[in-house]
Order: sequence, then C-alpha cells, then structure tokens
Amino acid sequence: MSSTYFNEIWHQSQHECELLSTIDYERQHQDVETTVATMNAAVGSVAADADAKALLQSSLYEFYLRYICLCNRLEDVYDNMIQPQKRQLVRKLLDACLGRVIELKHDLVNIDLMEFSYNDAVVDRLRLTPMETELRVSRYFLRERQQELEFRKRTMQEILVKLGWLEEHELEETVATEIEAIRMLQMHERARQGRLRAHFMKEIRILKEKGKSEERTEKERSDSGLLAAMKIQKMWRGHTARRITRRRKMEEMILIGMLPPPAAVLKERAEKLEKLQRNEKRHEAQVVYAEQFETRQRLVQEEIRQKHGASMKEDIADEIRAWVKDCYEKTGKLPDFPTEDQGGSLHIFSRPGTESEHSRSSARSSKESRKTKDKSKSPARSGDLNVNENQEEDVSFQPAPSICLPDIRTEIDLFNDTWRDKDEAGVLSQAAYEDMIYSDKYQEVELEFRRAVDDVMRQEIELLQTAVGKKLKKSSKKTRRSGKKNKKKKEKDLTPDRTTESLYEELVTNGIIRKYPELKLKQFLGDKALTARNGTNPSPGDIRQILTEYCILPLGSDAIHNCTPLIRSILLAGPRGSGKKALLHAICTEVGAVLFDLTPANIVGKYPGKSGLIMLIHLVVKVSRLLQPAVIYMGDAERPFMKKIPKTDRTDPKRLKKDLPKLIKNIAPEDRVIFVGTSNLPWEADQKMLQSVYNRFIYIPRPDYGAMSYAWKTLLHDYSGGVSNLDTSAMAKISDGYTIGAIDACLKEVMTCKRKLQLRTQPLTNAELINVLCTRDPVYREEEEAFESWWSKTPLGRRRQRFLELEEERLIEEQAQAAKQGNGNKKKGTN
Ligand SMILES: Nc1ncnc2c1ncn2[C@@H]1O[C@H](COP(=O)(O)OP(=O)(O)OP(=O)(O)O)[C@@H](O)[C@H]1O
Repeated sequence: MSSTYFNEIWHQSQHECELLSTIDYERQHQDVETTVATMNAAVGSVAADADAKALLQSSLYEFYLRYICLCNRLEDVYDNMIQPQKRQLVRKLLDACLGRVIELKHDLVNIDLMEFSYNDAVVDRLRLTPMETELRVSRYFLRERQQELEFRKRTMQEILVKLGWLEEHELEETVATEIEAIRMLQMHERARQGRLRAHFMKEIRILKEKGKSEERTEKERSDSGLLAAMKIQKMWRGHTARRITRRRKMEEMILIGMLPPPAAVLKERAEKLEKLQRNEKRHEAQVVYAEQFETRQRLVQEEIRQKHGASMKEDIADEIRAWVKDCYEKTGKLPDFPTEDQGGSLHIFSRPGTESEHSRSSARSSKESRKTKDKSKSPARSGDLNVNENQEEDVSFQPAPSICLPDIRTEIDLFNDTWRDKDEAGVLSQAAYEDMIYSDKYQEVELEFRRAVDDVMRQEIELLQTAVGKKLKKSSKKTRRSGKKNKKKKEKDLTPDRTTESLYEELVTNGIIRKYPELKLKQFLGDKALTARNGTNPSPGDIRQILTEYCILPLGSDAIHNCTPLIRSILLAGPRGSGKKALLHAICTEVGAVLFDLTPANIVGKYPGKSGLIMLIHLVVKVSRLLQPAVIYMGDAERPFMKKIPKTDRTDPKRLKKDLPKLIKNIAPEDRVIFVGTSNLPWEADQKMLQSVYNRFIYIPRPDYGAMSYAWKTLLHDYSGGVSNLDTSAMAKISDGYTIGAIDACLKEVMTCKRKLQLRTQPLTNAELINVLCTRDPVYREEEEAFESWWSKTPLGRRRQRFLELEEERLIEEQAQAAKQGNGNKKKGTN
C-alpha cells in the first residue's frame, strides 16, 4: 500500500479522533456532573440509580470501544507511514489515545466492579465484531528497540555460554552464502544421481542373472514380458487416477474450508503474510528518513543560532528593559521579574509564536504535576484497588477526570493548524518539510536564548533594586520547595562503584535474571467473548486484552505509562496449566522486558543471610530500574504468606515475606517495572498480606467450549503437521473441565516422533488421546468454587459483593413501599 493510502487513513482517523474527543470532553464536563448528581440524589430510588449507572456504563463502554478501533487504525498508520514529522504527531496521538483506553478501562472496572466489562447492546449498535474490539499491541515497542534487544540477547547468551549452561554453537547463527548454498545443492544432487545410478545398475545385474538362470524360449519371454508390461500399466494407471482424484478432492475440501491446508502450505502462507505485514522496505525507509530529519534539525538549529542568535538576544533584552522602564514610570517601583517556573519573560509578553509554545509548555508542566498528584494521591486514578475499609464501602461509580484527553486535544490542534489543509498534491517525497523544521527550531532557539537573557535581566533588576534601596524579596516558594525536596530520603546505593553490565552478569549468573521463551500474546489461544459474561468467567481474549491494558501498554511506552493509572503489581491466579506462566512470558516478549525471577524455589541458597537478602532486593530494584522495562516475577505467590508451611518444604518461602511490600513500594511511579505473581492456591495465603502486595487480582479460569475447540484444532495441527483430521469438536466436548495446559501435555505424550511418522498410514484416533487425557486431573468443581470464593474476597470482589447486597436491600425496600402504596390505594378505593 502506498504512502497516499496511509495518509488518507491518517486524515480520516484524525477527523474521527477530533469528533470522539470533543464528545468525550463534553461528556466529562457536563454529562457526568448531571449523571452523578442524579445518582447521588437518587439514593432511595433503585430504578433511577440503576438507570444512571447503566447509562454511564454504556456511554463509557461506547467510548472505550471507539477509542480501541481508533488506536488500532492509528497503530497501522504509525507502522507504515514514512514522513518523519507526520510520524511524530501520529505517535503522540496514538500514545494519548492508548492512555485514554486504559483510563476508560479503569473507569469501567470502577462502575462494573469487575475486571472485565461487557455491553452487548453497544457492540451491536457500533456493528463491531469481537476481533475488531481487541486492542492491538503496538509494534513499535519492539521494532524501535531492535538493536538494544539484540544486544541484550547476545549478552545473555554469552554469559550463559561462559557459565557452561548453553552450547557454544547455539550462539552462532549459520547463514550460508549463495555460493555455499549452491555447492551444497550440487553435492546433494550428485549424491542423489549416484544413488539412482547404483540402484539402476543393481536392477540390471539382477535382471541379467535372472535371464541366465531361466532358460526360456524367445516367444515365451516376449509373451510374458508383454503381459507383465500390461499388468504394470494397468496398476500404474489406476494408481495415478486414484491419486489425482484424491488430490482434487483434498483441494476442493481445502478450498471450501472443510480441511486445514497442509502444514507446509500454511507455513509458506504465514511467512508470506508476515513478510507482507512486516513491510520491511517501508521500515527501512522510515529509518533513513528519520536520520535525515534529525541531521537537518541539528544543522538548522546551529544555523539559526549563528545567524540570528545575537539579534535575538538583543531584541529580547531591549523588550524586557522597555517593560521595566515602563513599569517604573507608571508605578514608581521596579517590577518583580517572573520566576522560571512562571515562564520568565514569556509570562510578561504574549508574543505571536511564542505564546502557543509557552501555553503548551505550561500546560505540560501543570499536567506533569497533575500526573504525580494523581498517581500518588487519587485512588480513582491510582490503579490500586487495595483501598481502606471506608473506601471499600463506597460503591459510587464516578469516572475520574482524564489526564490523556488534554494531550489528545493538543495533538488534534497541532494537526488542524499544520496538516489538515496542507496542499500535498504531487508531493511524492517523504522527506521532512524544511519550513516546518525552521519554524520549530526558531522557536526552540528563541526559548533557549530567552532563558539566558532572563537570568541576566533578573540580576540587572536585582542590582537596580539595591541601587534604589529596596531589597529584592527572594521567592519564598522556590526555597521552600527545594527544602522539601531535600527532606526526601534518598535510598542508599549499596553498589555505587559497579557498572550495570557487571550487576546484570551477577544476576544472570545467579539465575535471578533469566531467559524466557519468546511467546506472543496472540499465541494464548482463544477468542474474545461473543456475549456478556459474569466477571469470574472471562474468555481467553478478554484476558489477553486486560493484560495488554494493565501491563503491556504501560511497560511498552513511557508516554502511556506516565498518563495512565499506576499498577505496580498483579496476581494471576488459576488452576494448573491455565497458562499463567505463558501469559507472563507473553508480557515480557511483547515489550522486550528483562525478567527477574524471585520464585521461592529459585532463590533457595542464593544471597544467604539477612545482609544477602538486603543485597538481593537492592540489586533487583536497582537493575530493574536501570534496564526498564522490567518484570519481577514470583511463582507460587501464595507461599511467602502461607500460615503453615509443610515440613517437607525446604525452600524457606517466608524469606521474602517482610520485604515484598517494601519492594513493591520501591517501584517508583515513573519506573516501567511491574511485579507479577502467579498462584494455583491463592486462598492458602494470608489475604491481608497478599492484598498489601498486589494491586490487581486476575482469575484465569479453565477454557470454555469455544476456546477448547480452537485449542484442540490449533495444537493438533501443530503437532501433526496438518496430517490429522481428527474430530476436534468431539474432543473439545470430552475434554470439558481440563485446561489447555493438560491438552498440550496430552498431545506431547501421544504425538511421539514415531507416531507422527505413522500418521499417514495409521490415522490418529480419539481413543488414543482420551486414554492419555483421562490419566490427568481435570479442574474439579470444588477447585473452581474455591477460586471464585477467593476472588470475591479480593478488594474488588468485596466491593462488588457489598454493592450487590445494597442493591438487594434497596430492591426489597422498594417492593415493600410499593406494596404499602398498593394497600393504601385499595383502602381508599373501598372507602
Ligand atoms: N490459552 C492457551 N493458549 C495456548 N497455550 C496455552 C493456553 N493455556 C495454557 N497453554 C499452554 O499450556 C502449557 C502450560 O501452561 P503454563 O505453564 O503457562 O500454565 P500454568 O498455569 O503456569 O501452570 P502451573 O500452575 O502448573 O505452573 C504451556 O505450554 C502453555 O503454552
């Protein structure tokens, strides 16, 4: 597809984003106020309350879905667009929209009091398929860090080889040259011809020997030869006709989708598709143009500095002096010069060109302060559901004010000012526009010089004030603020003289940082739910989406992380084989994170003693901060908080009990680090402790029929190479209650190398799989109930429970009132 196509999509998306954000903005400022007022006023009225809530939910859900579709489109544009200035803008808009999706998600969780939100009516109204509502992980997370990730991978391999845990040849990726490949082909072809010739000679020899031994007449021999030839012909013709018919039938079945294509064809197709998607040429062009853009920016900036620097400084200084003089003449006093925080001399003059920049920068600074405020104080946007008891009682569902919407508006304004009406007809080059580089850099240089001139002017005014006899009052604000900063306790660095590389090597050597299998999130099989479900029974697609929103997006981009509610830790709970570790690996793979493993069994005997433990925590916190994004993992997350440890357990799981809450608290709001725990038995832990460590609790249930059927089909195809045509729907029904992990293990056991070779002559039967499957334990109803009951005791579960109880009480009250009224009316009627 051409750049013009993506340009068009971009313009359409901008237009839609403008519409969407305008309505969203208005809704935030008017709709919510009225809705919340209605909600608060309607304390006694069940119907009004429920209506208001439903209205708000459906409105938020609609925005949520529309933003998701928009983000997917913008992501596609960003991946394919080449022009660097447009890419810059699309990237900012994409990040802001992704941030808004996450904000809306948090609002929905607050309203639904469930981690998963559904609203079939909205999906139906927007005419969306479940696939369209799935948020895509941005490809730029990995693509723009490719070199860094490759370097890190190589370093890890080298360390592992040095330790002797990996074979050296695994390191070398043998890429054959063209000549080597031709030589190899020639060698094999000669060998093949040699084998054929040997075979042929052997047959001739056998025939000769036969001829000698059988003494027959010439006629007999020719008759029997003719007969034999006819027989062979007959057999061969029959065989080829059958083969052609079979092939045609197969092709027809594949064409109409009744059979999956053979593995080789599928692989070829997937490779072609991937190549097409990768669009390597566009990506190479992006890099080239981006480099050109950077070089031009640097050169233009230097040129402006040299050409206009002196006159710019003079003009600014003259302007300020004139202002001071003017003030002195009018008031008889020397004015106070605005501080740098206030914007310096920009605060005094609203110059064209500089004003917008100033307003934007001040908007940004105020936004930053808002962010820190929000992340540290406001529970509504903090992402932490472990609030105190009073808040737990609070079942109001007020959406929090958005931090991302102003960002979206800024980017839209920028687009409207610069790009919307730009005449690009006939412009085929994707190079950056020089005039834009010039004006951007001019403003930047002017700001830079203004700051320098402001400093000088401040000193000048100070001198003047002392000369006039009035001492300058120092800004008390600043000193107070710096005093506050100094009060902040700084963490002690236990390893000040060590390089990041040496710390990394130490942690890899000790197995704390570990290699993980590369697994994409889409490899976690299963679709999104087609219809609304209850909160504890999400589909695999819903789980993929929530982990994208809670973990992958904030870890993948700084911009998204800074504007979304902070989630420091998450607990994945589910039965054995439900894919908890697979999801952890998918999170790491999608963002290229470094994985720290603090599973109790993994740290046994490492960093012994109290000082050792302090060092371990210090190293994990420090290195994870240095090598962001990072995931700190703890398997068997319930074990540090278990009330009773079995005597057979020699892993000392309580070792980290006291330090875990501290470790989580040490994850600073600006760090792209997340703590992920997994557990099969979360109810065995002390719930208070568990809830002091984890911000979110996600239950991963066993798969439903749809996911199971899909998993059987996919896994069977992978294991058999597309040869087996087993009835997977029957298997999905039979294996109801098992996890996909159990199916995977079962297939691994049945599909041995020998069995795979026999598949063509001896097709796979259901009985073979069932025999192995029934040796494994399914997820029993009791276990499922234990998970559900455990989830209902998590902070969100408790809030939901409380809300349901209140609803029930109100409903009973309402019914009682209705009954009273009914009786009164009856009495009136009889009187
Ligand atoms: N939805 C799924 N899609 C694809 N593969 C899955 C899915 N669920 C589980 N698996 C596969 O099942 C196997 C076991 O999964 P995994 O080890 O992640 O489970 P787990 O929940 O961590 O188990 P345990 O609690 O026993 O450690 C893995 O090979 C994983 O890829």
